[in-house]
Amino acid sequence: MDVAVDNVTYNGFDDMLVKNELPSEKSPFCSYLERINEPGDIKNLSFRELALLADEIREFILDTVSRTGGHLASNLGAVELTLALHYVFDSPRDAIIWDVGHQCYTHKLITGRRERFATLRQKGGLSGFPRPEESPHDIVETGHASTSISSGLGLLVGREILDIKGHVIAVIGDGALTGGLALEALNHAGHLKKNLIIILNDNDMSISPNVGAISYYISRLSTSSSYQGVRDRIDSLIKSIPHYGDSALKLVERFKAAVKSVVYEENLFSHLGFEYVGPVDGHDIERLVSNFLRVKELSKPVVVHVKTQKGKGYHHSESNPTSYHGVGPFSIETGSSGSSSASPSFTSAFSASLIKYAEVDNKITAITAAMETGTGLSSFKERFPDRFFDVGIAEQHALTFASGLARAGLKPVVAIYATFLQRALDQLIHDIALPGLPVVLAVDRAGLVPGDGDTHQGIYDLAMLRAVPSLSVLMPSTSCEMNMMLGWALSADSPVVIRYPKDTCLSEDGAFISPLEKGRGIFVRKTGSADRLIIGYGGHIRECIKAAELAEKQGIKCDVYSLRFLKPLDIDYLSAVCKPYKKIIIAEDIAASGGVGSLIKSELADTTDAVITLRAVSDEFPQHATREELLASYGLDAKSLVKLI
Ligand SMILES: Cc1ncc(C[n+]2csc(CCOP(=O)(O)OP(=O)(O)O)c2C)c(N)n1
Ligand SMILES: CC(=O)[C@@H](O)[C@H](O)COP(=O)(O)O
Ligand SMILES: [Mg+2]
Repeated sequence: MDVAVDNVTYNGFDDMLVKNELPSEKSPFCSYLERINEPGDIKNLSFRELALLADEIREFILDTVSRTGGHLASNLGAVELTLALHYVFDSPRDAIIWDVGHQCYTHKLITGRRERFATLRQKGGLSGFPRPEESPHDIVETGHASTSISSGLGLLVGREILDIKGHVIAVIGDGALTGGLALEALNHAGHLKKNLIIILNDNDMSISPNVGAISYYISRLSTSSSYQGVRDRIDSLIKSIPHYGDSALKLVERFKAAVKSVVYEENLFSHLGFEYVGPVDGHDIERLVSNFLRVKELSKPVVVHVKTQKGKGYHHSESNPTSYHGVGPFSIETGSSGSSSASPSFTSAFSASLIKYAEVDNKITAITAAMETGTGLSSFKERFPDRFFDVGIAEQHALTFASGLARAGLKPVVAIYATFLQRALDQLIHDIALPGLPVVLAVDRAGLVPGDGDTHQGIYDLAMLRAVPSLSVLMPSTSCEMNMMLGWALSADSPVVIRYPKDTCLSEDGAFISPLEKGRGIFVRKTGSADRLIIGYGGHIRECIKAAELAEKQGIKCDVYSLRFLKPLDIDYLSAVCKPYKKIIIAEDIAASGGVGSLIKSELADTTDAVITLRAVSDEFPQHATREELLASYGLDAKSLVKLI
């Protein structure tokens, strides 16, 4: 999309901001945003004032996110769309449901949360996603994609049965629309014929460029920009035909239908029973408003196709929306975060190892469900484009597709976040584990996840993985272990899961290099005379080692054992390992009821007299905070663990 760049100085970010093509009327003494405390406050503004408000909001979001981190590009693209929705509809009586919810910052700013916005994604502060606990305007808590049409349709039908008035509007991106759940919901909504209002926010992007036949179809719809204009003219022409009596009316109706079918380009949405409106310029508030006013009066389901630009208004995010989809703190001027770490992240260790194996084995294929960059698969894609598959936001399909590849004789590796794997449990059991297919799952963001909050925690997958027969589940602590485990997984003849957190690898250390033995772990700290032992695993073993070191400074010796395998577990071997110890602490960065700690504790009860303490994430949904803060809140950081020692 072409965007005009002007040189107007704008509160210090002059050449950073790409502004609306309006003469700036903003006086230094007058901020529109400061006067908006609830959505009703925007209803008296003129379209020109709304456009200026949009500029202020962009500046505000950019400034805040540069300090807090967050989902920048999607939010910059949805400013005018959000203002137009709140201008036309009466939230919360009219329910606006945000798919994924990562584009809700403007909504938060104009629904009374401007003053707390600096706390975005910080511990105790505002969530980056809609949260009904924060505001009555946040109807549904979201974070995972493709849910808005289903939850909106349910809400609409439920309200109708209970005779509760109000419109329901589902705002869904072109990426989220590729999810199977959204397509199931469209199927049902078209059938029910209720006035669900679906706003398709089409920026031609998922996190990476959107992929797939549906995405291609939607882009083709966008190019028929004269479509809406032609429709409008035909509609008024038909309306002008006079009616003469009942039989004449029927004739006119048939004539109208015939004219429509000849002149209107029918499309997928209209065939499914939706009124299709669009494409509408998603940065033109006046056009958005006039279209929203129209669809408000309809009595059938409607899709309003809105074209927006992801990252709009900031040079860096406009030219590279993928990198600015989700960001940590960064410099507005340079666009760079400047942060780097000596140790590689688990994601990059996985990515590097996978490429090494794929170089010598052309059966290795990599699959992602719209998380190419986050899972570290971009370099694999560059290197082996024919062996890389981005299937869209389609976790279920990703796993069953992988099962097909494995059945054909390939070695598929599905890289997926722990939280999104929740979607694909049945595919894992029914399509992969049951037939015993050698698919490797690289499960990233496993354990406590910073920033995103309760919707994205990777602490539930292990409970389901442990229940699946024939599956092996491993967790590396270093990049060397990652490499070893991936090699082991790729040569296995059954499914293997390798889990790892959003964290850096532990630095390489001789303790971690001994070869893998199925079901068994290793000592990563052994003093020879300790009577205390910590059992841990994965990246979290760092805290266990630190705790043991702190204890030693206080004169208490403590060994540390890393399980490596969470399934299968060689319990006899582990019992022998534990025998010499009087006090054993099991620490795991996972929901307590889903971890391996409780199993180990009960198994060891018969073979050791040691006092065994289990520390894991208690039975609640962990909120947004840094990973360090989260570990500390659940007593899983070194300082808390040393107290147990
Ligand atoms: C089930 C699920 N899979 C993956 C994601 C990660 N994810 C978050 S936003 C996003 C892209 C969504 O694209 P779109 O809906 O078009 O919104 P945009 O970012 O373009 O505004 C993805 C893949 C998710 N939140 N939920
Ligand atoms: C909204 C969403 O689901 C993703 O954008 C997620 O926030 C990505 O997380 P990472 O930043 O850890 O890749
Ligand atoms: Mg999109």
